[in-house]
Amino acid sequence: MNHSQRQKRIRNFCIIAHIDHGKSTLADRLLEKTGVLSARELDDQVLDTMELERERGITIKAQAVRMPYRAKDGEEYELNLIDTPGHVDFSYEVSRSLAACEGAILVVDASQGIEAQTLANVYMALEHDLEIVPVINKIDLPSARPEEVRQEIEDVIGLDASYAPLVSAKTGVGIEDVLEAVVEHIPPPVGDETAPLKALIFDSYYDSYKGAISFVRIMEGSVKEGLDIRMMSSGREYPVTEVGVFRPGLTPIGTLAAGDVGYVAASIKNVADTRVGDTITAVENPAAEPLPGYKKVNPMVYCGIYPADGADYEDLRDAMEKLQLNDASLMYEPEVSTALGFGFRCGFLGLLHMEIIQERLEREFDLDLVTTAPSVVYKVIRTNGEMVLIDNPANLPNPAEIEHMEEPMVRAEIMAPPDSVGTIMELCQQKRGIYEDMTYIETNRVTIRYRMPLNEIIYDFFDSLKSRTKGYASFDYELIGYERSELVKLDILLNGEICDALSIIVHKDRAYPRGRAIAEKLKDVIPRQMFEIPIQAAVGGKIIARETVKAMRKDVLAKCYGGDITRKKKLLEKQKEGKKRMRQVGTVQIPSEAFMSVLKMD
Ligand SMILES: Nc1nc2c(ncn2[C@@H]2O[C@H](COP(=O)(O)OP(=O)(O)OP(=O)(O)O)[C@@H](O)[C@H]2O)c(=O)[nH]1
Repeated sequence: MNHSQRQKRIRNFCIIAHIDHGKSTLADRLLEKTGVLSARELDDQVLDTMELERERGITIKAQAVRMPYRAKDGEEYELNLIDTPGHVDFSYEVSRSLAACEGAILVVDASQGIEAQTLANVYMALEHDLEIVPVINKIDLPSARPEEVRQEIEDVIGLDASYAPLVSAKTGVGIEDVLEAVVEHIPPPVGDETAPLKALIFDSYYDSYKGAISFVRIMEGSVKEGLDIRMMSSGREYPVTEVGVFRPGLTPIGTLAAGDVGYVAASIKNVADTRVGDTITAVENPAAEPLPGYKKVNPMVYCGIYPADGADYEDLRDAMEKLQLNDASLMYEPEVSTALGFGFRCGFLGLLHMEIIQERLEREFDLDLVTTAPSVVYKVIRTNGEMVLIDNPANLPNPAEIEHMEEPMVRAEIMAPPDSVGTIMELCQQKRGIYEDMTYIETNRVTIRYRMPLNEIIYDFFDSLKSRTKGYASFDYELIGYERSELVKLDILLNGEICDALSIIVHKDRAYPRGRAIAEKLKDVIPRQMFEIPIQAAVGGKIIARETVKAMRKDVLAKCYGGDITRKKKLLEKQKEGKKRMRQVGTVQIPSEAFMSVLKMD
C-alpha cells in the first residue's frame, strides 16, 4: 500500500468533554474494543496508567495511542486517539493537541446535558476546524434523557446530532457505533510525505532512559531513526534515536510520515527543549516556515513555597528540579522571606497546576510545606513611566513611586440552573465582577458571563460557586488582558512586625473587609503563647483592623504537680509534635497551614 492509500485510512481525533462526563471511561472502552488492551488488562493496566497519570499529576497531559480498527466497510483503519487535558490551566496544550487532529468526539452526559466546559471545548475545536462527532454517554443512568440532550446539542451548539451514538461507557453499549462514526465523519489527514519535514509537538515528557520524548503529528514530510532534526524555536539540533507509536507503551516503528501521530526520541536532556507547539524539521532540506501557533506559555499564578522545617530546603530544591524535568511550564527561583526563610517563588499555569505541584511535593517527595498566598502578575507603572511586572506583594514599589497599577482580567462563563442566578450574581458582584450578559439554554440552564479580575477568582471562587449552587454550576474562564485598577498592599503585623508571607495585593475597596477577616481568622488559628499577640492589618502603614491573641494563662506543666514523670514526658512530647508544624515568625509561632487557610474565605 503506498503512502497516500495508507493516509486515507488514518483518523486522528481527540475526545472533548466537560469534567466527569466520561471521557476517560470512553477512551478505555475504545482501547478495549480495538483490542489494544484486553478487558482484563484494562482493569490492571489502565488503572495503572491512571495511577501513573495521577502520580505525574496531569503532567503527562496528552498522550496519543494508535488503535487498529476493521470497520464495517471491511477496511482496516488506523485510529489515533490523542488525549487532551481537561482543564483550563492547560488550554494551550489542549489547543496544540486539537491542532494535531482532524476531528473530535464530543462526549455529553445524558443526564447532565451541556455544561460550561463542553461549550468552551467545542468552540476551541471549531476554531481548529475539527469535525465534531457528538456522543451521548451514560444512557444507563435512570436520570438519562438522551433525546432531550440530543436536541440540546443541536439547539445550543448547532451540530447535527441526529446520528450521535447513544452509549454507556460503563456497560459498553454503543462503543462500536462510536468507532464507526469516527471512521465515517472524521476526514483523513492530508500532507505531502515528500515535502520538507514539519512535525508539530503536542506533548512531551521525560523518560529516564530515552530522554525527553516528543509526541508529534507529522504535518509534512517524514522522520526516521538517524535523521538529524532541528527544533525550529531554538535552532537546537539532535540525531533521532527512535521513532514509534504509543500502543500503549512506546513501540518503535522506524518511520513516521505525513498524517501520522507518534513519538520522537533524540537523547534530549530536558523537556524544556521539546516545547509544546514547536515545529520539528530536518537539518538537511528544512522547512522554510514553522507551523503556526507556537507560543511560550507564561505562568499566570505565583506563590512562595517554603519547607515547613528550614532544614529541608535542599530536599525541596532537589524535588523542584526533578518536577521541572517533566514539566516545562513549572517555573521556580530561590526567594528569601523574612518570615519564612529560604524557599522558592514558583509560577504556575493556574490554580489547579499549583495544587498539583504542591501535592506532588508533599506526597512524592514527602515534604512538609508552607505556601504563601497565590498572586497574579500585576503591571505597575512607575511615576518615571517605567513598567514593572510584580508577582510578589513583597516586591511592590513604594506607593509614592507608583503612578498606577493594572491587573489581569478574565471573562468568566458560568452555567447553572436558572434558580441559582441570584446567588451567582451576588457572588460575582462581591468578587468585583462586571456583568456582561446572560442567555438561557432551553428552560433548565442559563449561561452568565462576567468580566472579572483574575485575582478575585484564584482563591476560592469556584468553591464558593459550587457551595452556593449545591454543585450544579460549572465554570470556565479565559484571560482577556489587563485593566487599570486601584490596588493596594495589605500587610499583616504580628506582635508589631510585618509578616511578609501574609501580605497580599487587593483592591482598595476590599482591603478593609479582607484585613478584618484575615485578622479574625488568624486569631483563631494562632495558639495562645506566653505573651499577648496583637494581630493587625495595615494598608500603607495605616492600621485598619486589630485582633488579639490573649496570653496563655497557665503553664501546661503546672497541672502535673511535678509528680507524675511519664505524664509530664507525654505532655512535652505532645507539645513538640505541635511545634513541628509551627513556624517561628519573629517572636510568634504560627501553624504552617495558617498561611493558606486565612486566605480561603468567602
Ligand atoms: N453510569 C455511568 N457512569 C459512567 C459512564 N461513563 C463514565 N461514568 C462514570 O462517570 C465518572 C466520570 O468518568 P470519567 O471517565 O472519569 O470522566 P472524565 O470525563 O474522564 O472525567 P475527568 O477525567 O475528571 O475529566 C466515573 O465515575 C465513571 O465511572 C456511563 O456510561 N454510565
